[in-house]
Amino acid sequence: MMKKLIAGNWKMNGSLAANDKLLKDILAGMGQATCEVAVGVPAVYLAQCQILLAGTSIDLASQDISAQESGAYTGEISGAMLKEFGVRYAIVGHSERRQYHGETDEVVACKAQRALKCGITPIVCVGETLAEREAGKTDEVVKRQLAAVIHTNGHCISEVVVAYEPVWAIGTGKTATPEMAQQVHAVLRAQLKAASEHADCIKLLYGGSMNAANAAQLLAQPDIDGGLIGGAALKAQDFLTIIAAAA
Ligand SMILES: O=C(CO)COP(=O)(O)O
Repeated sequence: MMKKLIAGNWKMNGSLAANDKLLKDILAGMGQATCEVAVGVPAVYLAQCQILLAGTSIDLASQDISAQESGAYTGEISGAMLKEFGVRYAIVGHSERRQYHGETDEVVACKAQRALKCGITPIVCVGETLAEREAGKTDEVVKRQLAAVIHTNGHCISEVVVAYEPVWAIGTGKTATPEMAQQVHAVLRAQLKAASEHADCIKLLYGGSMNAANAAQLLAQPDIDGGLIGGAALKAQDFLTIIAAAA
């Protein structure tokens, strides 16, 4: 059976002192985790976290990656640069980037492609807004978002991780029920199956108010292969409880 992946997304949180404490507390409490674990840290802290995580079983993730290779793109960070800091995963297409930075499905697909070219596994986020869910458009929206990534990446699609993050569940305390999440994950799995014979090996994460109390039920669903965790990833004990639930 494929190992689950529990990935924290710290978003724009942390400080040198807070990161140091958080990672040391997680490492001290983790023991031999039987799932894969990663933390997505702000870019300025990659160097710090690379040192703290060296030789441990926690992988480093970036929260974004440039779609460009190099050059005159002020403020952007390339895949090659991320690689130098030991980044294994890059979160791409998070709804906050789509919403606040105007990232389109095509841009997200190009970022995923750039990550793969650099040997970084993209964690591609998809998810519907509340209005889209209420309009009965959930499947249509997530399929459109994923289709762009499949179209651009061809057979390499088997190397991505997909995260279903309903926008209305992010940071709101409103989690999708395990059944609701599973339903969308099954739709995504079917779409991936049509594109790749390796679809059963593609990790599908759930994200959106996953926490210590609800993780076990969500992670028990057949098509939920892990979690992308925001708020609860900032508290060592909560994150450790989620990691234990994924064992
Ligand atoms: O956006 C998320 C992870 O990428 C989820 O955030 P919360 O866990 O804080 O809802």
